Amino acid sequence: MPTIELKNLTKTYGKNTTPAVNDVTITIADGEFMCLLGPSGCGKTTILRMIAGIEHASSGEIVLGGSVVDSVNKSHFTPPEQRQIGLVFQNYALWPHMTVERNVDFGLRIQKIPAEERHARCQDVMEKLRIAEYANRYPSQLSGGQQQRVALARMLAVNPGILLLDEPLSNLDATLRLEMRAELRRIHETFGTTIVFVSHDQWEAMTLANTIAVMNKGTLQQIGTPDEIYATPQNRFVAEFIGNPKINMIELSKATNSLDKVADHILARLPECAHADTCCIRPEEIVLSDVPHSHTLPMTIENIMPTGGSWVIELSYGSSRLFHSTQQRPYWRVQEQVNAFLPAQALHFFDQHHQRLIIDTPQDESLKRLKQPNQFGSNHTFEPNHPLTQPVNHRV
Ligand SMILES: Nc1ncnc2c1ncn2[C@@H]1O[C@H](COP(=O)(O)OP(=O)(O)OP(=O)(O)O)[C@@H](O)[C@H]1O
Repeated sequence: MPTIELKNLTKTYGKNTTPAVNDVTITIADGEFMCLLGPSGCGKTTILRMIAGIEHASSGEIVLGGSVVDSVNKSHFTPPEQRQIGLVFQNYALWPHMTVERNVDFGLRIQKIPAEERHARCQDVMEKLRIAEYANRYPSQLSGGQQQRVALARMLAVNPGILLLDEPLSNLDATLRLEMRAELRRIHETFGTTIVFVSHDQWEAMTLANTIAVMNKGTLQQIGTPDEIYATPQNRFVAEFIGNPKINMIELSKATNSLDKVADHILARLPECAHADTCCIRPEEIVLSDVPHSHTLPMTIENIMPTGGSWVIELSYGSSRLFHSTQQRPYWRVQEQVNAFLPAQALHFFDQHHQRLIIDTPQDESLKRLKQPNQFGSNHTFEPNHPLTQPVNHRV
């Protein structure tokens, strides 16, 4: 299977002044499942279309399996049909007048594969995608998920080295989406195809891909495993885009004489972060306790929102707001006072250009002394080997 190399890839449409894709360099390894993730209009589809050869790059280069397929400098452009790529769009457009088998067969006929081989390949791929029993049905006689599997089978039958998927699950309902995600993972394992998947849904990207490339306004923000992207966001955009509920963002630069008591607290506690512009903490990293401590903030519970197996708690301190999330049923009530602890090792810092700052904050040894009530209301002391007393692998 070919490696995909995008080198300083830029695309500006027509007379637009802002490029849709701006100087993007990504290498997608053989057999990788990569997700291009970002908000609407950030250039994800444009990248996919350039890899497929449906769009020409304005500058930069695309190399597939070591061969240049698009380069303005080298005046070279390989047409889509010679790139061995399967492309599945949101609206997967099956031929309505053809049976499932004829739809799956379609690409093989164009390639003039002999009938016997065609039939064997169709059977094989239809069985793997569990649609063989519908071989003689028409698309209108199938469910959305079954139609989507036919669209994928049609692509996989021609054995493409690369499968490009542009939000292929967005037309499906929640149950089918879940089913199809599992299906895609299975396809990836069974066929070993290099997959590039476009999504604006972080949950989908985190659960499916080996690697995520986060995009914003045509530029690549960060590339890494789902864990890396979540645990060490390289800039403020990535920190805020990934995570549900959203990361708590604390403006340190505006803290002086401000009403932001959380920012004041962090600056007083950790003077080494004075040059940081912003600081943030994931909701699940905040520790709540009944017992105050020199490093805790007295906060009021404003809201408790159940989210099905977990809870989001809105906390206030003056005009400052923080969101905490927990999988333990909270026993506090709205308007009750709690003590919030923000472990230093769970804080992320960014400079005025919104880039990650590495600040060597002292470990929160004192956390060991913090008493934390359990869900039954009795207190216990944090053990030194409790995950929250260990350094979190957040630093790059
Ligand atoms: N054919 C075109 N002509 C002019 N501008 C275009 C064209 N196609 C896309 N664009 C612009 O390029 C930018 C990137 O579009 P693109 O479709 O790649 O984004 P996207 O991240 O895939 O968005 P979405 O998630 O909404 O599909 C957008 O501002 C879009 O308006």
